[in-house]
Formats: sequence, C-alpha cells, structure tokens
Amino acid sequence: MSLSREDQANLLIVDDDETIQRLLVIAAKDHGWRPRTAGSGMAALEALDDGIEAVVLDHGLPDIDGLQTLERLRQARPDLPVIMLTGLNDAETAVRALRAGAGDYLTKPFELKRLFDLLRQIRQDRREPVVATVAGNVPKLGPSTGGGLRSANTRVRELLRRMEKAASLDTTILLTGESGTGKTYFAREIHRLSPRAAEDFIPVSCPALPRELLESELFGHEKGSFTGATATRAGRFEQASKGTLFLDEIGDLPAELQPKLLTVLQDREFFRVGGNKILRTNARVIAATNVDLHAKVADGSFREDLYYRLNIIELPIPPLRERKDDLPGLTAAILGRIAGRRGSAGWTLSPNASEALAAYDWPGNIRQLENVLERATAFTERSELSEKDLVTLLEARRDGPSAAAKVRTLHELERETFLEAYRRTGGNKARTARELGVSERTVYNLLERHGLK
Ligand SMILES: Nc1ncnc2c1ncn2[C@@H]1O[C@H](COP(=O)(O)OP(=O)(O)OP(=O)(O)O)[C@@H](O)[C@H]1O
Repeated sequence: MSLSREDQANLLIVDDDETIQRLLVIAAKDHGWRPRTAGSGMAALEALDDGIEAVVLDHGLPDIDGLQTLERLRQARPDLPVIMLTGLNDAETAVRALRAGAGDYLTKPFELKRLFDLLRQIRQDRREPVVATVAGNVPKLGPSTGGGLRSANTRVRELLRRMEKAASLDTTILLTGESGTGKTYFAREIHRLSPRAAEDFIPVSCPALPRELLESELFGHEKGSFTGATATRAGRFEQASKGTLFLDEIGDLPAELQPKLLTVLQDREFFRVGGNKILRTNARVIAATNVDLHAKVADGSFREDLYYRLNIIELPIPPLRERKDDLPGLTAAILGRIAGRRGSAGWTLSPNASEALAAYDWPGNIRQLENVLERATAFTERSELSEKDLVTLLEARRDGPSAAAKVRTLHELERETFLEAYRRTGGNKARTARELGVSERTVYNLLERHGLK
C-alpha cells in the first residue's frame, strides 16, 4: 500500500542521540512537519526520498560524518535544503558545511524556535513561488534576507541565505558569475551584513592598473621605491585592515603578484613595495571572477594554492536568464533608483513590455537590464513603458545570437578603450579624461559603470 502525500514524511532528522531525535520529532510535529528520523549518515541516505523537503543534520554521526553525509545528500538531491547542527564555536565545520552546500547551520545548543523559524522560511520559499507580475503591479518579492537583497528565485534565495551566513563568518569568499550578474553588488551586501559593516569596504579592480601600480595599490610603497613614488603610501591591505577588501576580476591578477597575495592571505603579513618592515593586516578579502578560475589553474596562469585560499566559500551567482522570475523585482528596483536620481515620479511596464523583457536572454545580465531601462526611460514622455520603448533596445534577440554578441561587444569595447587609456595614464583620472576627450565626472561614471571603483 502506498502512502498518501499526507502521510509521507517531509522532514528528515538525522542525529545519533535518541533524546535529541525524540525532542526534534515532537517539536517538528508541533510545527506541522511530518518527520522521519535516521541515526546515522548511511541511514539518512537510505531514508531520503522525493517527499523530503528539508533535512536537519547533526555533524557528529557514528559512520560517515555529517559533512560527508551532507555531500552525498546534496549529490542525490542538489536542491535539498539542509540545516547543519554543529558544535559551539566550531567555525571550521560551519565554513565547511556552507562550502558543501548546507543552506544554513546552527550551533549546539540551539533554540528550537530558531530551527523551526529557518525551516518555516525554507518551506515558504519552496511552496510559495513568487508570482511574476506584469504591468504596473508592485511585484511581490521573496522574503528579505535582512539586507537589501530579495529574490523571487528559489536558487537565488538559497544563495542569499548562504551569503548571509558566510558574511558573519569572516572568511574569504569567492563570488563567481558572468559579467553584470551583481558580484560587486553582492560583495557590498556581504560587507554590510558582516560584523565589519561599520568599517571600510575597499574595492580594487585587478585589471584596472598595470602590475607595478597594482602592487603599490594593494600593498603600498615606500618613498623613492620607484620613479614617481615621492611619498610613502599605505596600500589597500593596510587601509582595509579592519574592513573588507574586494578584489574584483581576480583572474586578472598578474602572475608576479599571486605569491604575494597568497602570503598575505595565509600569514596576514606583507611588505610595502621597497619596504623592509613586515606589516600585518586583518582585512577580510572577498574576490570575484567572471572567468573560470579552475580553467586558469589548469592552464597554469593561476596558482592552485591561491585558488584554494580564495575559494574557502564560493558563491556562484546565476546569470539573469536563469533567474527570470526576478525580472519584475529587479526592474522595479532599478526603475525606482532611476526615478530617485532624476527626481521623476517613476515608471511602470505595460504587459507587453514585461513580456518582451521576459522573452529576452540578457547576455549582459543585470547591468544590461539597467542600461536598457536607463535608455528606455530617457526616451519616453509617458509613465508606462511600452513594448515599443524597449523593442529597439532588445532588437539583438530578434536578430539572433550574433546581434546579441554585438550588444555585449559595444559595452566591452567601451570598457577596453577606457581601460587602455586609464592604464596608459597610470590611473590618473584627469589625464584619462583629457585623452578620451570627456569630463573627469565621466571618468568616474565609467569606473562605476564598469565595476572598477
Ligand atoms: N540585486 C540587484 N538589484 C538591483 N541592481 C542590481 C542588483 N545586482 C546588481 N545590480 C546592478 O547591476 C549592475 C551590475 O552589477 P555588478 O557591477 O555588481 O556586476 P558584476 O558581476 O560585478 O559585473 P563585472 O563582472 O562586470 O564587474 C550594477 O549597476 C548594480 O548596481
């Protein structure tokens, strides 16, 4: 006889301590769950079936330990939310649990209320997929993570939960994702959610400067250590000592600087360029890359040991085309931002305009969405954007992939031209402005637009 859906267990509790098992079962039932228990990792794997919506997993198990069990559970069901129970002050296990894909962790002893709040949130996220809205409706957004970020997409919500946890752990984080997916935006959010929020967040773009200048930017220099070093200057690692240092496009870190970064991440020690005094830093490093660092390790252009140092916790940000349910929320947020800046009353989208956005595949991700909305709102007198307002900006899609590539290339062309001038002038903004025939303000805008600030 097969079990009806109502009888089938939907929560798996994995703990070898029978008292805790019993306690959790009673509490789970009180909270409307249908629990099933397992006393070991192997038993958990056997007990897993499609009806299970979430797992509470103890770290210390008798056969395969909690982390291995977690990995195998996630292999079997990659989307399965797992809450890991770890020992008090066991930050290392917590980090490893997050690395292995745990949705969250709680340190023992924990409050039952906290556990069931987390489970309730997981259930809400899964059961109430956010409805994509059209035409002027205020989009219904997913639950807040406590920060400014929300998402209607299940995968992103899980990512946000991991991000929030990782923020508090003070470890190095690697953000991966295509250009324009929001890596810089996420890095700022992690900083804001971290215990370092009141300190500085200092971004450094690795490809923005030639090697010598980048070295001095990161580590500082002593007076006279190279031509133009007229005064001793502290580097970003010193300045961010209490805060967060964001290393953007880390894949472009020149080979000569990789050992120096590795040393500072391992030992927290470094020298200024031309200096002989050992300096210490306590900066938290968040790195981002839009290239496959694994491939760079394989072809020898990125050090493997550095890769593992940076990749303590990896947060992969999906491209916009894989989180289209977030389009209404992102569109509303971006339009709100534009309206605020221009002092306008704001805009809504017609149903056809929303559909046009949803049908597009967004090779340039959120940055491209932002550009499209900037331009569409600049060229209309009306408060409702129509499909026509957007169509020429999205024409690329109708013309197929080559045109989509063209849109992206334009953006990249601007970036390359700008970077070339910026590098040539050694990062001097006034000279860059003169060379490019634009105002200094535009140089700042370009730095911002290309995530180089
Ligand atoms: N969740 C979000 N809500 C609103 N705007 C966002 C969000 N995420 C990103 N953006 C906006 O999209 C643009 C691109 O984001 P960001 O610069 O963080 O991308 P990136 O992945 O760092 O890009 P790159 O790899 O090219 O440096 C930014 O202007 C940012 O403000």
